[in-house]
Amino acid sequence: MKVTVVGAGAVGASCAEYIAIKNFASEVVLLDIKEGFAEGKAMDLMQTASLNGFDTKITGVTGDYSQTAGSDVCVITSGIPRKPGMTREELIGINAGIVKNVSTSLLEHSPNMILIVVSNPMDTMTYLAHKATGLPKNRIIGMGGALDSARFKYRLAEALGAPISDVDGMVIGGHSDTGMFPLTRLATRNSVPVSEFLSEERLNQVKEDTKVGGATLTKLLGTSAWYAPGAAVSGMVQAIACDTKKIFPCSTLLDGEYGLTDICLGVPVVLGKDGIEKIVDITLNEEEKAHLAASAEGVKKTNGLLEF
Ligand SMILES: NC(=O)C1=CN([C@@H]2O[C@H](COP(=O)(O)OP(=O)(O)OC[C@H]3O[C@@H](n4cnc5c(N)ncnc54)[C@H](O)[C@@H]3O)[C@@H](O)[C@H]2O)C=CC1
Ligand SMILES: O=C([O-])CC(=O)C(=O)O
Repeated sequence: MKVTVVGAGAVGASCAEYIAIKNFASEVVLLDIKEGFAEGKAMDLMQTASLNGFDTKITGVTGDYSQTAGSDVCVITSGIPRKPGMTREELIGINAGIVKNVSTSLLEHSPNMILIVVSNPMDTMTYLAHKATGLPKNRIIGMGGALDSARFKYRLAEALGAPISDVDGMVIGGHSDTGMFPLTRLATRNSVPVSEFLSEERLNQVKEDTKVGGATLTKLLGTSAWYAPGAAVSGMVQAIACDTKKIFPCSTLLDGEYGLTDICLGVPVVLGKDGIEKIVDITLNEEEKAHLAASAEGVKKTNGLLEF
């Protein structure tokens, strides 16, 4: 399994690190436009191999897509991150051009790739990658829901006073401060609905804290997060590499599922060797349907800013 990660910045390097530590890929290529940067990150990471016990070979290249040839999975993390006070949507002006060029360059050398889009605004960048590459919809996957769900579980565990491993929950909808929708109704602590333990008010607080998870970290760090984003991507790449058929909420091109078409939005999907092997169309209540529809409206508005 050969994996290419474009963008050797905070998120890209974290992706490469977690993929290597999990030891399921033979090769990871890091590519960046900043001269020598990816080479440096790759060398630093390779010098952790004997310490962390992995055999994955990590190489770094500056802009040379021929080195990415034959990749099974490619991840796009190139682009600018937001600063405190900004929304993800404000990044579209710079990131759209980068994602368009990077996705077509990757396709030229890896025609069979499964593409994971991370750059923000992620749902719109995933839609753009579809338009730019024409790849079948199972082979373009946006990463957002896996991260948002991890943050939801963190907040749930905090509220419950429980270990995170005892908690399950999922976030669907657009990967934005207002668009994402933590499914509190379906969240559980060891199979017991969390509403058995938490008041409606506390659950609403969990939901709100989850939605601003990225903004909270951006305010603390001065730039956006990277550890949990990198871990979320590595989990998705592992599900594809190892054909696990695990369910992750991912941004995917919808064609009637959830009553939506011509939009990439976060919904549960089964990930395996073919990428998105199934979109899981779960039954939502009226309130949840209304949230998802509003979230879709927001993403469509951002998609309207794209130039093809
Ligand atoms: N979908 C998600 O859940 C998340 C998305 N993000 C997004 O990921 C992106 C990257 O974030 P960070 O790694 O923190 O930023 P960063 O600034 O640390 O790294 C970005 C890297 O991309 C490189 N780059 C820029 N243009 C390029 C090009 N055309 N080709 C190759 N490399 C290029 C830069 O040189 C830089 O090294 C941002 O857009 C951020 O908003 C970040 C966290 C989570
Ligand atoms: O908050 C950001 O801008 C980066 C991101 O998407 C996240 O960490 O969820």
